[in-house]
Amino acid sequence: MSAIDLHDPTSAAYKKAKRQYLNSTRNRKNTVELDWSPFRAAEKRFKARFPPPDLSGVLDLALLDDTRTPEIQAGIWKGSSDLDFRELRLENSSNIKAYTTPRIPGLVLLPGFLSHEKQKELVRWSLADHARHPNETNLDIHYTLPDEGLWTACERARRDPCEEIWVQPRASTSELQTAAAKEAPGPRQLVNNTPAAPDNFIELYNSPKPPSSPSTTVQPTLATALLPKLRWANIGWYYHWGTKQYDFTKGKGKIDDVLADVCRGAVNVVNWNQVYGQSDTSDWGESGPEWKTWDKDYEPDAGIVNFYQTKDTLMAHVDRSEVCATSPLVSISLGNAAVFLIGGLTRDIEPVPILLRSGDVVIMSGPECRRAFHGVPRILENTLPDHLAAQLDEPQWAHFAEYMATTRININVRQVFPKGFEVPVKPDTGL
Ligand SMILES: O=C(O)CCC(=O)C(=O)O
Ligand SMILES: [Fe+2]
Repeated sequence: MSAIDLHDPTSAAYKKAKRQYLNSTRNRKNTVELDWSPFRAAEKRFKARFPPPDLSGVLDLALLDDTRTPEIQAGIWKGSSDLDFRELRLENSSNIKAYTTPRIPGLVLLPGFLSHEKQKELVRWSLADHARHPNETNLDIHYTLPDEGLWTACERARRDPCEEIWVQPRASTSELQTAAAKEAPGPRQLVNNTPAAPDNFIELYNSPKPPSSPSTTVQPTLATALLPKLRWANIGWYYHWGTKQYDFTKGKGKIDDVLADVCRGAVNVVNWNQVYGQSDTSDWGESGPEWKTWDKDYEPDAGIVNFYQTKDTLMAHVDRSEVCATSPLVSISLGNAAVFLIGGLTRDIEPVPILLRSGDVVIMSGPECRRAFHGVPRILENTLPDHLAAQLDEPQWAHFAEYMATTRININVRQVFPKGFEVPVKPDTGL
């Protein structure tokens, strides 16, 4: 059944899905919905498989760009450009456009910021170069991944099925036989954490961050069966998922130069005075904003690569583990499109839905936006643009194209420390 059928109320697929939907919701009490916060209600709306969500209230800035018409027409999902947004004037760039939306001060949208070639480069980097040792992925918690990286192992198996390998669970055989499962691999868990700040840094640094226990129920698994379960790979400073804090004792992973350049390029293309104008900046705290030096102060040092399959979602959350709250977060979308929701400081604020397509960059800056609840309730199936699909003249791309057909990659890049902040060598002895 294709997604197209589900948009046609006369099709057999639509009628069948409707029957299933009515059966499954027959006993649901209407009062359940009354308890949902506006953010939760929006998540539910966009998550729904039936009826397919209405995207007419979703901001889709690609509609303003004629060069993206084929990309939009190839997929069945389309938002609207008839919503509240403002274009920023950019000084040094001819074909890049930047937009803000008045509802979320500090949010800057750069649709189509990345060229087709750059998108491919970052897809290759995410899968082949980055999602492997020494960078942590969700799968490392439970499996001993091959040294060459899961992607390379799968690529060999794809060329020659005899080369397929089994990936072994990390828990020892005796543990596997005796213990019960504590944790399943995969989606990110919601944990309430203390917002990081320069004055509680020592406390956070010293708080215990026990390693996650490997699952004792996972079985040896074929590398190619494990690949769709890849959910995230860490960038830069190591993030500890159990406490939702960075584990500075592990040192700092390297930030890829190409990625850092893309992020700096996105931050520097924006005229920040225009974003904030004469607005009140008292909420920024001591460290910002310093308009004149903003571009020099921005230095990405951490992040995450998110890998979403079409049924995956990311629940409403706030990224507040970074000591530096004023430095912007730069978010890059690749592959299938998604509905991104961004609201305010609580879930009670109605979020703005934005359609993010491959090559779009989002900058979350300033106290209101940087600490705003946001999430991804929907990956829009069958929206892989043609330039990321298989190319006759580029056989090396075929494996990437196959994986990307059902995938969205988001590279979410942050700055943990404000410029000039000294990371103490032995924080437990005091500063
Ligand atoms: O996938 C996205 O667009 C957002 C990801 C995100 O919010 C995060 O990684 O914290
Ligand atoms: Fe986030």
